[in-house]
Amino acid sequence: MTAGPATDAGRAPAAATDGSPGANGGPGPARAPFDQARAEAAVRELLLAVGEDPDRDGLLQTPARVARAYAEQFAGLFTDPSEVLQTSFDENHNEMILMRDIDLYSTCEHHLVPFFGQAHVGYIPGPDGRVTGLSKLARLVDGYAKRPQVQERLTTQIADALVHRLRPAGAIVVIEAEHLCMAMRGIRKPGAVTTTSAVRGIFQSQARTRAEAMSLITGR
Ligand SMILES: Nc1nc2c(ncn2[C@@H]2O[C@H](COP(=O)(O)OP(=O)(O)OP(=O)(O)O)[C@@H](O)[C@H]2O)c(=O)[nH]1
Ligand SMILES: [Zn+2]
Repeated sequence: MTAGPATDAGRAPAAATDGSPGANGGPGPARAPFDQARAEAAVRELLLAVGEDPDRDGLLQTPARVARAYAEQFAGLFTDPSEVLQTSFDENHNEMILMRDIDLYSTCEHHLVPFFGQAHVGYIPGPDGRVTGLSKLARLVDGYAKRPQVQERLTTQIADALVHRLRPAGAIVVIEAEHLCMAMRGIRKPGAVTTTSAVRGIFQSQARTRAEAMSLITGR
């Protein structure tokens, strides 16, 4: 097992009291755990605010359902997703490892509607040749996606977690996503795909290595 510093690449776990960065990067106090009753009351209030009748048959269970859904969608607020990378193996592998097309569902923090798409995550192990379990790359993406997010920060947090935990020679994260806040409302541009990337280490310093990763990601 390899254990990097207990950094959450942008956010401390809920119970942190050490003055480390708070929710999603900003400084802040330790936060309370998910409050189901409060979330239910808020959803009921929201239904009233939009002119609905929360006491009609079809909506009776809605506040409880939405609260449970939010607990799931925002479960990553109460964990340090980078901890999954503590599972690592001494494979003495020094070539690129890239996982492509990891399905991604997250929640836009501006409108609280989904954005979704694919994440591509790669790294080149450091001199110690340690690699992590393949599923852990997908778990890492999931953990950070389960927070109110913007795509840029999600991308950065995944890359920084790889750097902190694995000490790789390089890391690359590319996310392609569609934002429902741009499709179902507002500017209404369904199908518009936003691509964000974060490159660290050798992927930043060597254009050829970065190009190789990008060609694997795009399949060209
Ligand atoms: N950079 C970035 N912007 C995002 C992301 N998700 C949503 N947004 C944008 O956040 C912006 C919020 O803009 P505001 O003007 O405050 O909100 P709004 O009036 O609802 O804006 P419109 O969506 O243009 O109607 C919008 O331009 C969204 O497209 C993201 O992941 N990254
Ligand atoms: Zn949005």
